[in-house]
Formats: sequence, C-alpha cells, structure tokens
Amino acid sequence: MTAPLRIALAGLGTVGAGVVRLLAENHALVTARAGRPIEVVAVSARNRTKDRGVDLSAFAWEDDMTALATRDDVDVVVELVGGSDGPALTLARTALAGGKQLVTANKAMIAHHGMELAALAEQHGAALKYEAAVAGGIPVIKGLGEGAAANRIDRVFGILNGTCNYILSQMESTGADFGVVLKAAQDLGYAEADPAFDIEGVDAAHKLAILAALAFGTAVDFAALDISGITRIRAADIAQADALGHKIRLVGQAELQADGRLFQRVAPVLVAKSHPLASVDGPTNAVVAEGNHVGRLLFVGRGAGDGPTASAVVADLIDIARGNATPAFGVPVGMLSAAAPADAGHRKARAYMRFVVADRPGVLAEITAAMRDAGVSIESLIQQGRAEEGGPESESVLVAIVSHEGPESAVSAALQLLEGSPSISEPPLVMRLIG
Ligand SMILES: NC(=O)c1ccc[n+]([C@@H]2O[C@H](COP(=O)([O-])OP(=O)(O)OC[C@H]3O[C@@H](n4cnc5c(N)ncnc54)[C@H](O)[C@@H]3O)[C@@H](O)[C@H]2O)c1
Ligand SMILES: N[C@@H](CCO)C(=O)O
Ligand code: NA
Repeated sequence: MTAPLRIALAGLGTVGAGVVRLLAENHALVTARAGRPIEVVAVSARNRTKDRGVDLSAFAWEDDMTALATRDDVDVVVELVGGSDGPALTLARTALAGGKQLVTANKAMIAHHGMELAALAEQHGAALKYEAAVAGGIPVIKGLGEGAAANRIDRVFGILNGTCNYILSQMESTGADFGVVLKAAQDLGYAEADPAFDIEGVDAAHKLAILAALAFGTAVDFAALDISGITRIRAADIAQADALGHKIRLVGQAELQADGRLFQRVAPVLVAKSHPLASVDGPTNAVVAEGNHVGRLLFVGRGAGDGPTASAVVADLIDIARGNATPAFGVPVGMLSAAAPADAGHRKARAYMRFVVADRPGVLAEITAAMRDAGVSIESLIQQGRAEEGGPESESVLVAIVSHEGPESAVSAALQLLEGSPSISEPPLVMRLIG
C-alpha cells in the first residue's frame, strides 16, 4: 500500500464534521478507491471543546488555522470554513503557495478569487478542487470539466441553492410562512452562516459564475451577474403560479451568446410543471448543460447538507490520491477568455408581473395603458383580491399580469412608465416564465 494521503481540515461545522464522519464510516472503500488511506492529521476550528458528535482525539489541533498549511506532515488542506475573504482566503493562498493541494467547499471564495487561486495552484504544481462548492453532492464539476470535456457548451442553467428550493417547495406544499421555513432550512444545515446569501440569490450566483467559467472556458465574472432572490415572493405568487400551471423556482442561467457575450442571471422564475426543473423539490439541486455533441445533460441530487457535501469533498480527495490532475477551470488560467456581459434587453420571454396597488378605480387602466404604450402584450390579468385582510396593506390589492412573449426591454419600459405612480405601493415583482 502506498503512503497515506495526509489531510488537514479547517472548519468542523456541518461539512467538516460530515467529512470526518464519512472518512470513518467508509474508510475501507475510500482507501480501496483512492489506492491508499486518506488520513486526517490535523484540524482547526473556532471552538476546541465543542461536541460535534465525531471523534477528533486522534488529530492534532491548531488554534490558528493557517498553521495547517505550513505543517510538514500535511499533503492536502481542506478548507471548510467559508467566507470569500478573511481566514479562508489566507489559508488557501498559504497552502497553494507552499505547494500543498487545496480542496474547498467555498463557492464565495472561488467566485471571487478562483482565478487567482487557480493561477497559484498552477504555478506551484498543486491541485485546486472544489466539487462541493457547486451543487453540493452532485458531481457537476467533474461532469462538466471531465465527462463533457469533449463538447462545446453554450448554455448551463439550473437550481443551485438548496435553501431557496427547500423554502419554495415547502411554502408550495404546506402553505407555511417564509420565515418558518427558512428557520427549518437553517436547522437542517442547508443555509449559509448568513442566510441572506441564500435568500438573496448570492450563493446561487457564486455557483453560477463558477459553472459558467468551467462550461464556457471564460474568466469567472461574478461582478457581471444579474441577481435577484426570493425574499419578495408571497404565498399569493405561489398560488398564482400554480393556477397558471407553473411552480416558482430560483434558477441560475448562463449562456455564451452567439455574439460572444456572456449572459448570467440568478432570479426566481415560473417553471412549467412539465419542465424537469419543476419536479426538483426540497434541498435538491439540478443542473442542465447543453453540449454540442452530447446534447442535453441533466444532473440532479442533493445540493446541501452534511452527507452530500462531504461526499463531494471526499471525491476530490480520492481524485488527488489517485493523481488525477485536471486544471481547476478545465484549461490553464491563461487560456480562459474574457467575455463582455450581455445586454439582456433583447432576450424574449413571457413575464409574470405582480403589482400591489391601491384599491381604487382607474388603477388597472393605468397599468394596462403603460403596457400598451411600452408594447407589452397582455396574455392574462388577474386581480387577486385584498392583500392581507386587516393588515397594514388592507387598502391594497394584488394584481398579476402575464405577458405574451416579448423582449425584456419592453417590460422594463412599461415598469419605468409606472415608476412613481401613487397607485402602486411597492416595486413590482417580475418573474420570467420558462417552459
Ligand atoms: N452546509 C452545506 O450544506 C454546504 C454545502 C456546500 C458548501 N458549503 C460550504 O462549506 C463551507 C462550510 O459550511 P458549513 O455549513 O460547514 O459551515 P458551518 O458554519 O457549519 O462551519 C464552519 C466551521 O468553520 C469554523 N470557522 C468559521 N470561521 C472561523 C474562523 N474565523 N476561524 C476559525 N474557524 C472558523 C467554525 O468554527 C466551524 O467549525 C462554506 O464555505 C459553505 O459555503 C456548505
Ligand atoms: N447554502 C447552500 C449550501 C450548499 O452550497 C445551499 O442552500 O445550497
Ligand atoms: Na458538486
């Protein structure tokens, strides 16, 4: 048996403890598949004495996690701390600069600093692996970076945040309140340390930016992403979507357009119930990629939680133990091309627009006039009755409009015409339909 692969774990939370558990439970098969044992040598986290339900007694403890990266008895640093900057980034830079391999579940760090870290890895002959960072347990980084490597991929989209998908599908099936379901997602270990990253769409955007780079061979461009989350979705929107034969899902979409520009957006959309993404419930994620020879690929599985995420982390470790050397983004960093961001205005879609309006005559006429003037053709219009009877908005009603397919710029123009209208009490919620 060859020498063990010696690893250090930074972070012993949901994912870190999950990795310790998996390595203990599946020791024999992981050793067989890796060709050598994978041994935890040292660990670090905030609190040394906390009971995490796993036995850490055989591992050295470092109070300063960066010290893990300079230990002579460590081959691979596994970063499971989180945060785009701060100690996680310092650890990653120190490890790679010292020629140690790095495995991370940290999508925020890869979305913001992935190119720098990949360059550092190349320079020092180290591996940078991040399967757990995108869609948790789904082997989508391996699937696109290796399995589909022979294809030109122009489009990738999917459900990339387990917390949001759990919230939306629970609200849909149980009618539960947003806040209650978010708390449950946190208790189940799905949410980020700051759940605003989940519900505001940022976490899905981190993952989409990484997927786009890997799929298209373009430089990671998180700053260019158009991001909206799910915080404004009400039970009434879910009911309306249902009546229209759709479900609401937070979907990330990236496309390398024919003009060479890169479209990247994370937003809640109405998905037709017949669409494969509509049946993706709970913390499940799904990624669709279209290759020019393989056709449409669909990856589905658990996107969050200790077991699925640990599964992806350990898969990366097995890869390293086997000596697989794949560039972090499929090609050397210097070959990743810069793509200008797309202007979404010309993109065509049906749109769901929901207004909260004052309950008085003439309001509907004002909205429909703006649609007419901006060239938005209305397919259906539903006045949904009083918003929260007796609540602070009891004088308002919800109005939902679905447009025929048309350019996004026309919808934006209609909403601009309505801006500042005293009849409309909050900014309209717009969601595109995908079918
Ligand atoms: N939970 C999931 O389902 C999941 C899935 C995929 C990826 N991730 C990613 O994995 C990483 C870890 O997530 P988690 O859910 O295990 O988080 P967690 O909050 O449960 O655990 C974080 C761990 O890091 C330690 N830590 C945090 N800041 C520290 C600091 N400044 N110094 C020392 N230790 C520090 C904490 O003590 C804790 O042990 C994050 O990057 C997250 O985005 C999580
Ligand atoms: N908070 C993330 C964890 C997995 O990356 C999610 O809910 O998808
Ligand atoms: Na993954």
